Amino acid sequence: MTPERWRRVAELFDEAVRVDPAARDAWLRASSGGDETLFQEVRRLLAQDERAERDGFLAPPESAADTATWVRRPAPAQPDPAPAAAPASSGGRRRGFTPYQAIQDEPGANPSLGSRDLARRRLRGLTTTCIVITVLILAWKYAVVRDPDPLQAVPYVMLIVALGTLDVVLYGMRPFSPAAFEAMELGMIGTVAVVYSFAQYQTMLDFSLRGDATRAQLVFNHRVLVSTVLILSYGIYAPSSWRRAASVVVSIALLPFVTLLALQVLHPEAMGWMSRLGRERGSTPLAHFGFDAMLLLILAAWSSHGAYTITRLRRQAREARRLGQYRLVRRLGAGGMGEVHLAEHQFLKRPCALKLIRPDFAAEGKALERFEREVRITAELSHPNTVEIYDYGRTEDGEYFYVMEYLPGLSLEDLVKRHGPLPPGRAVYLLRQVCLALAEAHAAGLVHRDIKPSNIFASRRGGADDVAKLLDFGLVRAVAPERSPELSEEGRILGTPMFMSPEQATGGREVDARSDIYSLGAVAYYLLTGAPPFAEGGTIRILIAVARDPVAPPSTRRPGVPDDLERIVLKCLAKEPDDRFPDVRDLERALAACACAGDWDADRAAHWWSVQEPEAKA
Ligand SMILES: Nc1ncnc2c1ncn2[C@@H]1O[C@H](COP(=O)(O)OP(=O)(O)OP(=O)(O)O)[C@@H](O)[C@H]1O
Repeated sequence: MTPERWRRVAELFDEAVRVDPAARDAWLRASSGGDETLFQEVRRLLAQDERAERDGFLAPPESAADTATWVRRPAPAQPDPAPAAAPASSGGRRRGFTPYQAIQDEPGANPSLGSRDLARRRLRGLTTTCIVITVLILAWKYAVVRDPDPLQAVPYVMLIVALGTLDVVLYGMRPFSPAAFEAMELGMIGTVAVVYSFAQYQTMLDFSLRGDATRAQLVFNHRVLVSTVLILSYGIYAPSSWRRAASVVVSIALLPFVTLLALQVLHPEAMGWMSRLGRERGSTPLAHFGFDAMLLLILAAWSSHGAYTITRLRRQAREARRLGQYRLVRRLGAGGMGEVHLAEHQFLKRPCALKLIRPDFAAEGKALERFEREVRITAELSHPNTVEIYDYGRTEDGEYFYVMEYLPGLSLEDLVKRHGPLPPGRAVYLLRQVCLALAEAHAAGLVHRDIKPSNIFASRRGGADDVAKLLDFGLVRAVAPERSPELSEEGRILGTPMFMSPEQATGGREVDARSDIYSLGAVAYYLLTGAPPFAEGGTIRILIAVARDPVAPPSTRRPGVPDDLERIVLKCLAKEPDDRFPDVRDLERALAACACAGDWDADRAAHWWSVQEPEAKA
């Protein structure tokens, strides 16, 4: 799509969200001026927008600076959370629109270390247990009790076939995402529950109609026992948070009673034996069956706690394990591609940061390619302001990892979030160092393409503080790549919209080193004002604004930004690459010439860290 056409689509989208949905199509068709493909394209985007909103895909509340790590949140009813550092005006925006968003599971909810195989094994365990129970029930019915009605076997046989098929699928080599495992697990439990309840309903009704209350009651007691086994098996085999485990096992516990209630309501004449039984024993049916229900609910609580404990212990065990020569000490954080751990080399004992690619990500060829490129290219660069790579490897479980220098300190995103916008002199001090790191990459013909505050660290290195370190070369490309590279084949947006250059946002032009200069200008803007130049709305809105809207001068967002620095930032943020600094070294020189450039130095940095962040400094 040409930039002009892209802009037209974006403009129409922008306007269409304001039009009454009932009249939207007619309005859109008229505004498309008879261009059917334009009309269809904008309709498609609107539908995605609405779907994303309905499904609850929102930007993370705490992260103004990093839209690459959007998460799925379960409560779309809440007001749209304004990013911590975003301007107050963001309150009225629509929910996040994420047509091309890299959506990841919420960190923590997603078992990420070596967990694919574990989840597979445990789900297989649960399936096999259900098959064994069902086969035993069948065998008992027809071999021991000699149940005469062969039709009653049908649901059980179908269940065995379905569970067996799932088992075969799980034995296969195909990789599944955590969401797929979750769906398979819930589907399996749901099917088992439906079949058992159906069988309970049929058999109890059959015996009740024949007036055989003793056997009807026996069927109920057996169902309670089967629920007991299922509840315990779930607790042992299904890796879960306690909330999810509780919702599943409580449902299993209540199912025999819900079925009983259904029988009572639908066939009161056949189920008269229940009240008779109560009367004979001097109690009510509720008292009679309530005790069983209470025991099952206690078991369900116990099993939920068990599921949670097993999952927690396994996670701790995994985190304490060794990866080759490295011992994982603690988790530092998680990004779009995987987790980063503080680790220690077995012999050198030096601390390092170990980045582990998420197992479900490793299943995607493109992601692995990105990971390998990140390692290779970063390792080739040797500037002191670029993070140093120590090692690269693959675990026995097939997980990829690389090891880099550990950076005590804070990312620029965290720095601004915790302490607010930086004084201009300090921003210049950090930005100049990033310019030098970028100069080396650009000279090697590489464009970083993902410059953002979370990818730059203010760190303590070699006894000095506020040493800027540039990380995450995962999106780096040689200058003058193919056009429109920003959307991957899987439809993910590559890069971070709030810090993307207009040419990256529209994908309409070749991206060169001046694209990084734009992103660095956006980082400067963020450091000085506490918010990126464009932060309102979802992804498409931001991309539209980046491509089209003029940038509000930083001093209008936060008074006190010096004129000379403001001019530099606005020049970096020019829509046309030709209007920006031609080279990152020119930018560095311009920053060095700012009046505030001498306001910050190593001594002031050391003092600041000792007072404000003594722990991070340590
Ligand atoms: N070398 C390092 N030293 C110390 N902490 C690090 C290091 N590298 C990353 N981290 C921390 O680990 C966390 C995850 O980093 P990662 O690079 O995966 O995330 P990201 O850059 O936010 O995400 P993405 O890769 O999607 O852009 C971040 O909070 C970051 O601060």
